[in-house]
Amino acid sequence: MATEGNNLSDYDKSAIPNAEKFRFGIVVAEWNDKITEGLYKGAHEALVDNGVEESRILRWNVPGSFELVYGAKKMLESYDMLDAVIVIGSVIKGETKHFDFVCEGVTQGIKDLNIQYDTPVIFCVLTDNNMQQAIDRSGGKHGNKGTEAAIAAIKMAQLRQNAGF
Ligand SMILES: Nc1c(NC[C@H](O)[C@H](O)[C@H](O)CO)[nH]c(=O)[nH]c1=O
Ligand SMILES: CC(=O)[C@@H](O)COP(=O)(O)O
Repeated sequence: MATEGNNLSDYDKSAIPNAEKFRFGIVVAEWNDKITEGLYKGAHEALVDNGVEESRILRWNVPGSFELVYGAKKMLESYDMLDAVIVIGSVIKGETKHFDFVCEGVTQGIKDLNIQYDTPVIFCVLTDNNMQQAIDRSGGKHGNKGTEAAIAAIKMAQLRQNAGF
């Protein structure tokens, strides 16, 4: 099922665990910052809407999406009380194959962190063919993937707690 026809910002608040007890980290890539700031806004607003206080949200910036892996790794090593980490990036296809390598690197790296660490790392990295697609998914006509990522982070934090971390 594609994003087309679905709104990334839609969620049923009654079906979301209360998140006030959780602590979240968010690592934000500075590349395409118009997009990544929109994604961060969506994620931050969704966390607060579900009971998370500002003081329980930690934000770090990294230069680009490829650095999200290292940034999330160092955040997990530095703060062992985080219940979930969200990584936010926007990769937009250019003239060369660099897009493919950045996307593959960050995808595999975040997957690896989810295996290596006990804290879930949520993948909020847009991989778009053009800027319009990125705009549409960071608060535009398709909603905000940052909102979707925040809801996933809350649900995974609750799953981790239920599993007895
Ligand atoms: N082209 C995009 C990049 N490229 C930069 C890399 O992410 C990385 O910072 C660089 O290769 C140095 O290691 N990053 C994005 O996030 N989005 C892009 O569209
Ligand atoms: C994802 C990228 O690194 C890409 O935007 C860089 O553009 P180009 O492939 O034209 O160098």
